[in-house]
Amino acid sequence: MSYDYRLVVACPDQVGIVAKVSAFIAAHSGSIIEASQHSDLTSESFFMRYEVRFEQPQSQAQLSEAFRPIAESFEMEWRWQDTLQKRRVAILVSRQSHCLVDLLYRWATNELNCEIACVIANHEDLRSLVEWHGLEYHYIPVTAAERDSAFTRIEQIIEARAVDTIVLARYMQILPSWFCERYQGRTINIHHSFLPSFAGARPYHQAFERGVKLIGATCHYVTDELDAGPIIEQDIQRVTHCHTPDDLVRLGSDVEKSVLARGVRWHLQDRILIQGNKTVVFA
Ligand SMILES: Nc1nc2c(c(=O)[nH]1)N[C@@H](CN(C=O)c1ccc(C(=O)N[C@@H](CCC(=O)O)C(=O)O)cc1)CN2
Repeated sequence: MSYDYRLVVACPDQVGIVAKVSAFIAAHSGSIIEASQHSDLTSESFFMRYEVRFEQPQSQAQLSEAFRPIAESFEMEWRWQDTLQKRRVAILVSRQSHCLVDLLYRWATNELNCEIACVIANHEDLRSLVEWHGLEYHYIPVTAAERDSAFTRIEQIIEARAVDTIVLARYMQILPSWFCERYQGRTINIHHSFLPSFAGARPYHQAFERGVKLIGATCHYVTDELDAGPIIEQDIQRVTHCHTPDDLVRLGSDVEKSVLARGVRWHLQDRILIQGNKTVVFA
């Protein structure tokens, strides 16, 4: 039972949605304390995110059952989410530590309102850092020949720890298609380029060879197609002819950290709605 819920809605656009939803909330003694909505005129789709405080504690099941007739009448994809229920996050890493360290700091200082269920890595390099934070560290090496068995082990850990969100913090292994499908819309990656430029491995070296004047980072949901999933957040950093590849790596790491942190925070707050291979972000 909770007083505070988020309502997230996506449906075909039509007259009367806001009126019906707000009347439902008022009839259940709720106050809308944050309201976001978007009508996509091209696809004729409607997106909504309300934060609601009820005068009496509600159960998610009862609230959902009462709302279901309205949802069905508008062909909604929808969810009432208990605002106080923390998401359970697994972070996947390889050898690069900067994004992991940044996420752990933001978690430890309560900026990221979640539980970190565990860290899963394909190298042992970051074990001491993770265990210093009192967190579980699972070393699961991945080879091309045994990729499926390695990710089956990862899946077992994720299910055993009731993980609902997976964050790839510079995890340098390609996830098998069955894994992407199973955790679609719940697996977030930080790619160290301004996609769609320089997808794949070693983007900073690709950027150096191309002589770009801007580098960047992209936070996106993971799909089977490499670095092509729905983009959540991006940012850039100006560079010049004076910068070496190592300079680009250094300058880019600051952008990666901030872009990933915003993407993860918005996901944890149910601020992201996926529309095909794009997102609507109520930041
Ligand atoms: N199915 C997906 N898997 C991953 C995605 C994705 O979008 N879909 N994003 C990548 C992240 N990534 C760049 O951001 C990336 C990681 C790894 C590789 C790669 O070629 N890896 C090699 C092994 C490299 C090594 O062992 O050091 C491989 O997996 O064979 C390219 C891009 C995360 N995974």
